[in-house]
Amino acid sequence: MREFLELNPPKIFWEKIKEYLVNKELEVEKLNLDESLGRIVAEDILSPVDLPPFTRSTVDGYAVRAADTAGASASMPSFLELVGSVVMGEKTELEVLAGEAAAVPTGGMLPEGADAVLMIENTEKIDDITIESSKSLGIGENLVKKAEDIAKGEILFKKGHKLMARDIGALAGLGITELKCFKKPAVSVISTGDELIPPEAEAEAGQIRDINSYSIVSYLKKIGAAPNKVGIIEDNLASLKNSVKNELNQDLVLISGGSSVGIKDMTIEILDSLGEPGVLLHGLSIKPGKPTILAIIDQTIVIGLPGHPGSAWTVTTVLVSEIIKVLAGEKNISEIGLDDEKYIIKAKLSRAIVSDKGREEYIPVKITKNSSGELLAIPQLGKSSLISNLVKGDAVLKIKSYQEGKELGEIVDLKIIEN
Ligand SMILES: Nc1nc2c(c(=O)[nH]1)N[C@H]1C(S)=C(S)[C@@H](COP(=O)(O)OP(=O)(O)OC[C@H]3O[C@@H](n4cnc5c(N)ncnc54)[C@H](O)[C@@H]3O)O[C@H]1N2
Ligand code: MOO
Repeated sequence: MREFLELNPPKIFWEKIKEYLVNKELEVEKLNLDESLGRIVAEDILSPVDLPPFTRSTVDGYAVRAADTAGASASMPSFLELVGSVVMGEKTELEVLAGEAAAVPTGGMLPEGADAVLMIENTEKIDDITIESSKSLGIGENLVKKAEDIAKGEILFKKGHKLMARDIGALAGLGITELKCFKKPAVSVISTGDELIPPEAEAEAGQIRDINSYSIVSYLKKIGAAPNKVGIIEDNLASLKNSVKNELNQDLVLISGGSSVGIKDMTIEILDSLGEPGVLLHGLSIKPGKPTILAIIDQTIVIGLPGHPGSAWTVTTVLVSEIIKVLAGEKNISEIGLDDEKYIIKAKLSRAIVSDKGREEYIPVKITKNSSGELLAIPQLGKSSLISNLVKGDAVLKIKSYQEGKELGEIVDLKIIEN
């Protein structure tokens, strides 16, 4: 029997999407620091100040000149004259000259003239104005120099950087409270299928609760998109056309289901009728994900996801995620579709896998440890219509289209999808 679809290699998908993305202008918005976790910066961020703004002690002790402690030990201490105390959080006017010391708390400002700090436990107080040092210090010991952390004018984050929790702390430390970030890509998710019901509904015979709207919308949120769950739309031309049309103000529209034989002609007809250039591709040589549709309607990308939950998930995590990263300003167009080495871990396969040549295959994999402490990859083999395989999998194994499978015990690269 003939294949009902022409299966295009993912390379063709990337070429077509890149042609569109290259002309896409990304919008920018100003955000408060508190709202910027996980957001992508839209310009290089340079430090406006030095951090720390003054040289400060990292211990409780005495600010000294290191040379005055040269050769000091418990049996041969050196003596220093106490000239005062640094007050925490205040500028000090003290100056430490040769043979002198000033008490300083952890984080306190180093007085002029001092170039090291003696820890309190390496000293003995002889009287009110004399201490002895039992330690020989090097210049710079127990202090952080002005601008040592981040210098004024230093590029802290490059355009396209995703802000992590630790980054928010660094920005706060520099007094940056507002920053320009790319707007989150707006993505609508439509589920089609007359058998579908919302999760809260009682299922009658033949009905299935909508999984894809929920798995996909949640994943989109996680990767930095602004998803809009449209819900379940009936499998008829007027409803679907109307529903897609309503979402054409979005950057991306995902339609789950109705991409295969059954009603595919209707989906294609709708997408071709709503604007130019319409459907660019139908059918991909990936497993699962064969009946994927790619369309551009004026300024909006529309992707038809196969209805099986495993297939919709694979197409979203493998292909859609890359588009989102470009639309979010996180990834350059030239890097789209290339494997990101940063999130790959290696593990030993617990069993052999056979794969069809000519289709890139994506298999969920559970990661555990074997008795020797090695990471073990347990493939969750099964049908793409099952959600449980995805639930059990921690990562995904990709089998390239020219490979016929993997061997038992082979060390494979795994990509962590959600962490
Ligand atoms: N004769 C052939 N039939 C099919 C082929 C084929 O090559 N020849 N390909 C199969 C493959 S592969 C896939 S994938 C599916 C794709 O079908 P559709 O994209 O048209 O999806 P539906 O038919 O609407 O649904 C498939 C399946 O998934 C369930 N589904 C759909 N949406 C959801 C949802 N939101 N939540 C949970 N489950 C959902 C739906 O009830 C169906 O059981 O076609 C094969 N057929
Ligand atoms: O391609 Mo279907 O998407 O294998 O399950």
